[in-house]
Amino acid sequence: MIELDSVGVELGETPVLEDVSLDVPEGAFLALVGPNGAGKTTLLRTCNGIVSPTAGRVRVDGHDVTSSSPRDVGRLVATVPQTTRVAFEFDVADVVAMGRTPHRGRFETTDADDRTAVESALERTDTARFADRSIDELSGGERQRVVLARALAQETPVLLLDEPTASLDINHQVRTLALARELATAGRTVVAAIHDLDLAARFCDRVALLSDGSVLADGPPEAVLTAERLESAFGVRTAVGTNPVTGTPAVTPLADEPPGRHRVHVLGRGTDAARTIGRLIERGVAVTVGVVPEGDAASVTARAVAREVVVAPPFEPVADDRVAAAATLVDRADAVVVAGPVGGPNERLARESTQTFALHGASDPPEYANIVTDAELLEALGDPFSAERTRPRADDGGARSE
Ligand SMILES: Nc1ncnc2c1ncn2[C@@H]1O[C@H](COP(=O)(O)OP(=O)(O)OP(=O)(O)O)[C@@H](O)[C@H]1O
Repeated sequence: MIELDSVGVELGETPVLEDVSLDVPEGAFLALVGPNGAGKTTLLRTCNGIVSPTAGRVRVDGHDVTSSSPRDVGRLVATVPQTTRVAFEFDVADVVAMGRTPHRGRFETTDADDRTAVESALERTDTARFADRSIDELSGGERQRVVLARALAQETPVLLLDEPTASLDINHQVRTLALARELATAGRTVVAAIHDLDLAARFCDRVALLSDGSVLADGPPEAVLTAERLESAFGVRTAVGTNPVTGTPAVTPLADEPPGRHRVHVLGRGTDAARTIGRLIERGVAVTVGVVPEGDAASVTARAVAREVVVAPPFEPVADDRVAAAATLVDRADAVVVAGPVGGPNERLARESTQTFALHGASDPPEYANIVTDAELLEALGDPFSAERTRPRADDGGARSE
């Protein structure tokens, strides 16, 4: 297990980690996520004793790594660094065998345990077929797997991985993280710095979000990877949904909203409306939505990507305040697009709007809507920077440049 207690690190007088406390027990697979420069690599280097903390304490299986010998740390912690260049031309099998060094006395030769550990590590990382080749001849991704094999051969209770999937193809990304997960399940402690948030959420049982050298959040992936936290750490808006296959969080970073952007209000519900919202977002339109029933496909999509959404409980009359909130959004929009079934107050709002469109391909568009392609819609809305907008809008209080 790893215990970090109020750890602070300064590198060249620059504070890089500040008051970091983390407990990673046996059998846990923790992902370290966060923007470039957040301190993930430094945190891993603190766990393996390469970097000494200027404050606090780091213990691995109860040992203070800062005061332990490199050989003792080598029996406790194996690391796969971000850069996997090996200084000399070695055969792959020799590189992997280097992982056994902390287990051997200075003048001891390899024994059966060493050979078994090396063979197993080569197998598990799908590198056995390179065993006799020089490490220099391998591709970046192949070399990365060899360095993982070296760490596995080390047979330590703790495994630290710095961007273990960075240069791997999708097959080996999944295999590597599944292997790390398997090792954790078998009782090892695994910590990996990972940029791919979806993979982190899929394979790790815990995520620690680092920002500016501090832990912003630490917990199960679905609790940590929220749009608010991600925006605060990475400075980018994201849509956080659920991966339909794995059921784990799926994060989509969204482009910055340019000033003067078109704004469209979507009325309707169901998958038709959800798809329309997606199409408009793809076109760079700022979308508002509602009234949509809670739990409907359109409300789920809208919550993930729309600028504002008005929801109401399903199967009951829509309350007046909900209708009024949606009417305000319609007023602020350049146009209304209807998609999917539109009835009750939504139909009233759609009919009252001076510009009501349906996108080409929508099923059963109402007769009062102009059917247009995505491109025709944008053309109809006109130049967003022009004073001659197609439709006067109520003041939206936003930072629009008109
Ligand atoms: N030797 C050093 N001297 C001074 N500052 C350093 C040193 N090494 C790293 N830093 C700084 O410490 C901060 C954290 O770096 P670190 O490599 O830990 O970040 P990271 O989260 O792993 O980033 P990335 O995602 O880009 O790999 C950065 O601002 C970096 O510039």
